[in-house]
Amino acid sequence: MIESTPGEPVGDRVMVADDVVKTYGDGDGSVTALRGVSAEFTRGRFTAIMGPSGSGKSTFLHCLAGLDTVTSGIVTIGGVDLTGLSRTRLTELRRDRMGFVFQSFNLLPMLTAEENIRLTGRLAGRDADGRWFDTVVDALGLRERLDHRPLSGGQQQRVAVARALLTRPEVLFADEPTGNLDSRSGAEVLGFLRTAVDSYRQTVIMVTHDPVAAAHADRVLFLADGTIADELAAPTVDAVHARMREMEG
Ligand SMILES: Nc1ncnc2c1ncn2[C@@H]1O[C@H](COP(=O)(O)OP(=O)(O)OP(=O)(O)O)[C@@H](O)[C@H]1O
Repeated sequence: MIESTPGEPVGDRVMVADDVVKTYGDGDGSVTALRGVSAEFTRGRFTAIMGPSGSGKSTFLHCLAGLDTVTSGIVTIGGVDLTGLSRTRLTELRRDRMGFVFQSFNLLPMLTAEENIRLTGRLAGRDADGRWFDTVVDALGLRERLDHRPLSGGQQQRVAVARALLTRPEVLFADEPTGNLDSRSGAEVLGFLRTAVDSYRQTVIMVTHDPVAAAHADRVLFLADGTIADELAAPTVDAVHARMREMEG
């Protein structure tokens, strides 16, 4: 279902981080947020990134998404190294190959739900084909809401997910996507991400504090003090809780 692009990755590896180090500032005041993090993300897999506050989760997500520069190491998407790109190329690459869903929705309130969903594609000069638009809108239950403007938090996040999926990104990044939602709306949004992975081989990388959210993923990477301390496949809520308790020691 996902368009192939020149420079496609070898095999199913969509995104690779190799020995990523990130240090903020220099001298006495410097903070090393990532101390050599390596990870691979394969097509059609849903990865959750967890860890204590300050362990480097957001920094890692931002380095993967090219929203932050790395101090050393390599990050590739579809075989293209992000770390050597100019700012313009990076912006294009993000627009063409990545989708984003954040805690704060990032919708434009003066636009209708449909206008918001179509916005990213239009900015990229690519309007989605009608069938894919219909598939995404129906999967997210937004058909009746396309002309609406004030939407509830759960509906806004569904619009944000639809907008991110509409461009068929190689990787969809989600940063605490359910952080501002009640548990029912949160479960719905996670269910849609899961469906996108299972039905359309969407690759999802999500930062979360919530073991219930993490249990929707195929695996959890646990960060501690800027390194990957552990990994859990086929996570359940109880297993994630147990692993977090062990890590907090
Ligand atoms: N822009 C920045 N400048 C300086 N230090 C930073 C910056 N961003 C993050 N840090 C530091 O890097 C470390 C990792 O932060 P990061 O936000 O990635 O952790 P996190 O695991 O996402 O935390 P939280 O769960 O609280 O969001 C922390 O010590 C933080 O203070």
